[in-house]
Amino acid sequence: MDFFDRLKAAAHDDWQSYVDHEFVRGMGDGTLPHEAFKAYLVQDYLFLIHFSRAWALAAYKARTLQDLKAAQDTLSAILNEMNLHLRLCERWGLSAEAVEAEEEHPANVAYTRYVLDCGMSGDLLDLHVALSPCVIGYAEIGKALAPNGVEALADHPYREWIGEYAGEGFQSAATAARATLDRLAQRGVSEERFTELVKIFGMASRLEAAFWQMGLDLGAQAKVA
Ligand SMILES: Cc1ncc(C[n+]2csc(CCO)c2C)c(N)n1
Repeated sequence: MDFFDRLKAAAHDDWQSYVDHEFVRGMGDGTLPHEAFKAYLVQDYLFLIHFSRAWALAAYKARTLQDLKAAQDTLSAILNEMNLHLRLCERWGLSAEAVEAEEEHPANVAYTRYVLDCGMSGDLLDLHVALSPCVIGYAEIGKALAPNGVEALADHPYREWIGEYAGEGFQSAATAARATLDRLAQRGVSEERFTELVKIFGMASRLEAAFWQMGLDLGAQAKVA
């Protein structure tokens, strides 16, 4: 059991509310309303900008070259992910200009600023724990939604999204994030400290779940409008 598995086991319900959210299940079986996916994509682009800042903060807080490099690698992975998002947005009829002109939803602000605050008020382990549901959860979701490989998804409406997160790049980013958590935790985690970290992990997982919910809610509003 690595450190991530210990966090996940201790915050099991919060984790499940995120990785098994109705939005995720809808993506998996293709029933997710397109409007919800589009609203999610727009907000996710804005999310990635502020999430990149949190990884830049992880670089700032690093005290070893290895931790610094881990932050740098993820920062460049996010910059690649942003290209994917703009490409996906365009395919769904959303121009880069339209996406960039959009305002952050409060659920989006809550999540990214919470993670940034964990890093600013805490140490590097607090920050990496707050960052971990994002990286590791999406890899887990991607894999779960493509149980028979990406080719088997054929003309699935969310094939591109699933394929990206099920792909090698994100799977190895998740493996690296787990290794970073283990490395930092080896420096010493008392029981009291573990309890604090579980709180951060649970909150970040719930904020991920709220992000999916935001997508569903915005999608439902767009349908009515
Ligand atoms: C709300 C939300 N949560 C997680 C991700 C996934 N993600 C964001 S940054 C990153 C790490 C390096 O690429 C990963 C996997 C997302 N896109 N949107």
